[in-house]
Parts: sequence; structure tokens; C-alpha cells
Amino acid sequence: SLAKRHKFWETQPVGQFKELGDTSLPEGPIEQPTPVSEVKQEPYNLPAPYEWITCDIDSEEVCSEVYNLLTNNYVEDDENMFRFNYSKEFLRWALRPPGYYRSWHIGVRVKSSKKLVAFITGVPARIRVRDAVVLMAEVNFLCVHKKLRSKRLAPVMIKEVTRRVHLENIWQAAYTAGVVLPTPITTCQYWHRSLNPKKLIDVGFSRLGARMTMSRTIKLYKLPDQTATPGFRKMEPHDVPAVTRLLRNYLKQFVVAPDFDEDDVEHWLLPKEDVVDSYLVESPETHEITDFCSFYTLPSSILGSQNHSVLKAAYSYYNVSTKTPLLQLMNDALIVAKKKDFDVFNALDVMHNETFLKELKFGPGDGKLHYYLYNYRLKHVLRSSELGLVLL
Ligand SMILES: CCCCCCCCCCCCCC(=O)CSCCNC(=O)CCNC(=O)[C@H](O)C(C)(C)COP(=O)(O)OP(=O)(O)OC[C@H]1O[C@@H](n2cnc3c(N)ncnc32)[C@H](O)[C@@H]1OP(=O)(O)O
Ligand SMILES: CN(C)Cc1n[nH]c2ccc(-c3ccc(F)cc3OCCn3ccnc3)cc12
Repeated sequence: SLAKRHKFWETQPVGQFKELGDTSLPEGPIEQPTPVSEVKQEPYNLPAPYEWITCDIDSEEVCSEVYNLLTNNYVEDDENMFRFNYSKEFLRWALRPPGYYRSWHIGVRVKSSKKLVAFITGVPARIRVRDAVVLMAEVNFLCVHKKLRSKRLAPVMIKEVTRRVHLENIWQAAYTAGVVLPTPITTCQYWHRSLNPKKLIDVGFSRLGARMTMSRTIKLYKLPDQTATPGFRKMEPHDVPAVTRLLRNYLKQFVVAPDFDEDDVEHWLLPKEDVVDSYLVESPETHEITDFCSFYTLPSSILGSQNHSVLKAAYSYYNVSTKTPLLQLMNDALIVAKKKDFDVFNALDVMHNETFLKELKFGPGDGKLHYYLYNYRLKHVLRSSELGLVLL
């Protein structure tokens, strides 16, 4: 990536590879805001056959079009065996947090057929970087139809979402990608914990270990039927204030983390069936909320298997341990995920996750997830354990 030219990214206010190691550059915004009145008022030009469309994700029809575009054209693993299959309910959850802007749900249609062929989104988020809480856009779901790749459409999508974010007087963004771009603030490894090893081996997600039989493998990953922690229960609406206090206090230790308030916690962390699950530990003696764990539901389509079409995956989200050892808390998360029929439990090596990954029998994934800030420079690349932010 050091030799590669980035004709678009070299024009953007992001850390540039040639600046790497130059600690004389100040930490913080790279470009200063301009008056909103000076922001380009009209959308960027698209190639002739295409037009912009603001996607109303509340509309069943539009949400289905977005779902179908992503289902057939979104992120695949490096071996093109799996493709993320975000559900419609998940998309509505991910795209309508407190304070969201419908204008940041941006589509490109073919003028004649009205077919949706590209998509990009932003949602507002308060992100703390060291001691500064910065209003940012979290940019996600960038997708160009497979038939329209390598036509430089992505830079136009990115410039358009940037323009619409600027119109709301927001000048920074956060995003992640499996590809290396100028310039990651950190790079995370992802890990997988088998819950249904037979299916994972069947579909080629995992391979039978050397000197391992299938029955020995099933036994290796077997989990208890019941959780171990006294007071471990599903989060409920009345828990929002306590979970907010617990999470805000815990996230203080990380260099980059969301600045969640109660409205954010209510949206992002209250259980939502087939979207997000969250559990907490309420001390049986004191009724204090001492620990929290959560995971979101993101299936992947299995692209080349006869027997199975969907891989049911749970992704570790935000976890807080103050009394229950994180190892025990996460083992309880695995137990409830298994009971909910997930095939695999995924986690990044962010926050304190690396303290439980190996011991709970997670295996390393075959790729990395790079984190980026737009128009905000950090003096040093972070360790993934300094990161307290999980993007969907
Ligand atoms: C202040 C507010 C700021 C808001 C904006 C903040 C920034 C937000 C940034 C977005 C964050 C999204 C986060 C997110 O959604 C999570 S990462 C998931 C991205 N989506 C996918 O991987 C889905 C499958 N792939 C595709 O749909 C296409 O391959 C895409 C659309 C990815 C690229 O379409 P294409 O047909 O394959 O390529 P061209 O159109 O010809 O364009 C090539 C240029 O695009 C650069 N590129 C490639 N992949 C990228 C990626 N994932 N991020 C950023 N840039 C990416 C590439 O480096 C090159 O630029 P360069 O020549 O300079 O190297
Ligand atoms: C974060 N969010 C922006 C989606 C996103 N974009 N690009 C990605 C690249 C990797 C991961 C990822 C993150 C955590 C994890 F445990 C496994 C992952 O990908 C496995 C490979 N894979 C890709 C599709 N199906 C399976 C997510 C993403």
C-alpha cells in the first residue's frame, strides 16, 4: 500500500502515507470547517445514465431495494465464499439512530429502469478522541453493483456523502474497511469462535484440525446448557440509565470511543430480536448492575454450498466487566449465542477482547479490519486495544 497511488484519497483530508512518522503534524482536524453557506449546494455530477436518490429506509419498497442491492453486491470474504447479508430490520436499526438524517441515506439509480445500483450511508455519532468529543458521521454500506465496478463511482459516492454531511456542519467521519486506504488509525484482527463446528466445516468456513475427528471437534467446542454467572439476564428498558453509567465509565479508558448518552444506549443496546442482543449482571445481593455484554446479528450468505445457504453469525459488540471476570462473562455470551442457534461468534481484538479470545477457543480470521478517521489526524497509530469503537 506504500507504493500504490491513491488518486482519490490523495486529494482528501486524511492522513497520507507520505506523512507517516511525521509527529510534527498536530493531532486533530486537518482542514478547518467552512461556512455551511459555502458548501456546494447541488449534488455531484453522475455519469449520464444515473441519478441520485435519497433512500427512505422506512419505506418497505425502498428498504427491500437496498436489502437486495447489498445482498447481491456487498462485502465478501477474500475467498468469495461468504457475503454479508444484513437484514432489513438490521438496516433500519443501523440507519436510524437518534438524530439521523434521511439525506445521508444516499442511493444511485439508473434513470431509465429506476434500478438501485449504488448506496452509501452516514449516521451522526459523538465520538471521543482522547479528551475531545467530536460530532462525526459514521459512514457505512458503501456499495456499487458488481456490474459497475472500477468506473470510479466510489469517489463520487464518497464526495456526495461528504457534501451532505458538511451541509449539517459536521466535518469529521469514522469508517472501517477490509482494504488498506490512507491511513488506518489502527488495524484489528478478527477472530471466530465455532458454535456449530459441523456446519462450519460442511460449508468450508473451518477445516477439521490435524489429528482431529468430527466428534472430537464437536466435543472441543461444546458449551454448557446454562450460563454460569448469578444475576446474568437480558437487558430491559428500565436498565438504560445504569447501563449508560456503566458503559460511559468503562469506555473512558480507550483513546477512541463513542460518547453514548441514554438515548444512544436505548437505541444501540436494548435487545432487538434478530438484530442485537444484550445481557447484564445484576448483583443478587445489591441489585447493582456490575457487568454487560452484547452482540449483533449479521448473517452471511454462503455462496458455494449445496447444503446451507446462510451462516448465522453473532458479532461481539460492547462488553463491560467490573465484577464478573471478562472470561466468564464472554463464555456466558457464547452460551446464549449457541442457544440462539448461531453457528459462529465473531470478535475483533479491540478493547480487552484479546484477554479472552484464545482461552475461549476463538481462532484467528483470515483478514483485518482497518479503522479510519476523516479530517482528523492522530499523532500515532493506535494499538487495537486502545480502540473502544465497534462499527456495524
Ligand atoms: C466529513 C464527512 C466525510 C464523510 C466521508 C468519509 C469517508 C468515507 C469513505 C467510505 C467508507 C466506506 C465504509 C464502508 O462502507 C465499509 S467498507 C465496505 C465497502 N463496500 C464493499 O466492500 C462492498 C463491495 N465492494 C464494492 O461495492 C465496491 O468495490 C466499492 C464501492 C467498495 C468500491 O468501488 P469500485 O468500483 O471497486 O472502485 P471505484 O469506484 O473504481 O473507486 C476506486 C477508488 O475507491 C477506493 N475504495 C475502494 N474501496 C473503498 C472503501 N471500502 N472505502 C473507501 N474507499 C474505497 C479505492 O481506494 C479507489 O480510490 P484511490 O484511487 O484513491 O485508491
Ligand atoms: C464493519 N463493517 C463496516 C462491515 C465490513 N466491511 N468490510 C469488512 C471486512 C471485514 C469485516 C469483519 C469484521 C469482523 C469479523 F469478525 C469478520 C469480518 O469479516 C469476515 C470476512 N467476511 C466478509 C464478509 N463475510 C465475511 C467486516 C467488514
